[in-house]
Amino acid sequence: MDSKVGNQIPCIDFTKDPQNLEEDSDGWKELCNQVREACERYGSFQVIYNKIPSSLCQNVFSECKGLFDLPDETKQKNLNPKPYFGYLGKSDILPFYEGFGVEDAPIRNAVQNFMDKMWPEGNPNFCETLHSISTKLLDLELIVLKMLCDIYGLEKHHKSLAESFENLFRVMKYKLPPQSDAAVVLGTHTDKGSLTILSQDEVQGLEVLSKDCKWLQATPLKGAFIVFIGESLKAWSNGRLYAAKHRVILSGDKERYSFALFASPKEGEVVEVPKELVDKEHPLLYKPFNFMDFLYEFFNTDLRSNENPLEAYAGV
Ligand SMILES: O=C(O)CCC(=O)C(=O)O
Ligand SMILES: [Fe+2]
Repeated sequence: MDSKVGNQIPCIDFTKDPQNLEEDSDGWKELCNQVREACERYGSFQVIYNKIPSSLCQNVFSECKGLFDLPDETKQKNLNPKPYFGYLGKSDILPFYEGFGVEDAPIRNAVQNFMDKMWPEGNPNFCETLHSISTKLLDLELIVLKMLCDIYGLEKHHKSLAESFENLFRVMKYKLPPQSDAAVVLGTHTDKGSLTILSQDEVQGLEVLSKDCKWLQATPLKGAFIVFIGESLKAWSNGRLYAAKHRVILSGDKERYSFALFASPKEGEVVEVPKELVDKEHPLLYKPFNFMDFLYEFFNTDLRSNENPLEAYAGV
């Protein structure tokens, strides 16, 4: 079944029947099939999911807006040597983008430390909201990961795979470029980590490139989150999963906000294809590689301009 409609990325409804999220129910198997098709063909999908209330997402957007108004020297306290993990703003490469990163945000202390740097006088509402959304996004991430493991008969890998990830919360703001009908405010890229779970406000702009090179829309839907497969999970799946290129274009008169939980292999973790996913029909496509080394190589060398950085870096 193809759940893609027109020029939209596929949309999968996790809320039709609460039993569908019970593993081994018929509904679970049907959802697994839909997730498989979406992730193998499009590398992304929208998921309707009601265990994260829209009111919480609204609170995240309103609590986070204050971050962007902080003085520059405060924002700089969120710098991080790991590329794209910390504050990024006023960059020549991304002039209309600003974003903050909170590593390990599902752990309360990590959010507290971030808050102490941004608001030394305290901001308990922010702390509570950010911790709450991060744990709930993590729950959704783990459901999707469980489905992907089940699909390939790798149920027993779910726990260790999940434990090999770290979870980075990011909140992003896209400013309107001056005098422009439509401008790319975040350039075409693939996510380099494992799984991304993203929430966008009501401003349209996220586009996903299909395998036949058409730009599909990810139109904001109430109660929906966007899932992206990253390059590292593509490698883990021995190329079965697809890491889709995507970008953000702004065309109206409103700035845009989004936030996401980015799961990626922890520092020191090696991405390796499980032996169950290699056979005569599926020869090994990727050598084991250290994720952080790949990330630094990507951002610090001309690997960045390679059309297929994963293949160039780790291809057999
Ligand atoms: O803001 C968005 O909608 C997309 C963000 C994104 O693709 C990223 O940060 O990797
Ligand atoms: Fe992305």
